[in-house]
Amino acid sequence: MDAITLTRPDDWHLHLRDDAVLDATVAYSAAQMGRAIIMPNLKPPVTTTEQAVAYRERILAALPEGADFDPLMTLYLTDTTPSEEIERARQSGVVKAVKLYPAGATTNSASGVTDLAGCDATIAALAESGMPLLVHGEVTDADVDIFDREAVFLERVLAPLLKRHPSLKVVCEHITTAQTADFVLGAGDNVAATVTPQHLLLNRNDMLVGGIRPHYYCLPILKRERHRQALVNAVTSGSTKFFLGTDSAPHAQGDKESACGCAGVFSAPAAVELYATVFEQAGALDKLEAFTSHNGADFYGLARNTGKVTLERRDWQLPESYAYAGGHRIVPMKAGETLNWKLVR
Ligand SMILES: NC(=O)N[C@@H](CC(=O)O)C(=O)O
Ligand SMILES: [Zn+2]
Ligand SMILES: [Zn+2]
Repeated sequence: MDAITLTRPDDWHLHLRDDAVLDATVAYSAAQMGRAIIMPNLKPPVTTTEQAVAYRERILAALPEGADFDPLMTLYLTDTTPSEEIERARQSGVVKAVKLYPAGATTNSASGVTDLAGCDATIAALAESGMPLLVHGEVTDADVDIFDREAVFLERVLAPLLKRHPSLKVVCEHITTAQTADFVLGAGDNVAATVTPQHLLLNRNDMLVGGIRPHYYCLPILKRERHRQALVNAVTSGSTKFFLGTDSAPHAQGDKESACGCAGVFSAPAAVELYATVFEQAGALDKLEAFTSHNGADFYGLARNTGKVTLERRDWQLPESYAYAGGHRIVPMKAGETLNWKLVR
């Protein structure tokens, strides 16, 4: 097969940031994706519908001429998000989901939730609204090892949450373990997951053997090979519960290549190509389109895109980095490496 035509994909988990980084990165996603769920972990976070509407306007203003890209907005849940905010969000037509960051779990999560049980009224309103809760599923307890934080979250937080709110729609974001893949497969139709290119292509050896590679450092952290294989099995299984969510998360090169480097992998420039590589390696290119372009829209209750994109079998090299304002640079996933598929419109 030398070309694959796909329904235009969507990215169900994307960080665009703001200001110069937004200006520098939004075009890469707009070139590949019809829509994207935009993460609200700005400084300060997007906690109200009003802020989400304003952020969406900034994204639209940063798009290149002629781009056809619909940013779907999210609210950042805090300990004090009132349940009325959920109804405002739904009525806006612009906010499509609410995001749970356990406080301290990841980049810009300091204002996140400290005790989910305290949010029960707001979560009940969310379940009622039909909008999904998007979950960064890691506990933050100091005594839980970083490699176990996702698995422990399932037991301590997610399973009890779904017991209290059995109809709540939940997307387990950027899943990294066999345990979470199994949990999602075994749960009701209201529970789904996004999977990133890095967690499908890389294991923790790729990050740590022969030198530390800060551009592979993200949260949840890369796991051992058996978990990577479980994720590949899940996305190629034909289950409709798994869909594309890059978690593309740009940080300035200097903030990654640092004594205390930031978490996040910038995969937007080659997102669909990276996923195509995964599915081809697994002998499952026939399952790619449902993952990139059908399952997410169906789960969110949105129409699938009508446009098409084509992947051509063609070697091309990713740049070492991309320049943006003020002499800063952003290093993409697989910088300088050759990919075998290229997305053309
Ligand atoms: N995934 C990451 O490692 N980083 C994300 C935050 C997140 O999605 O957890 C970021 O905003 O940089
Ligand atoms: Zn996260
Ligand atoms: Zn993310």
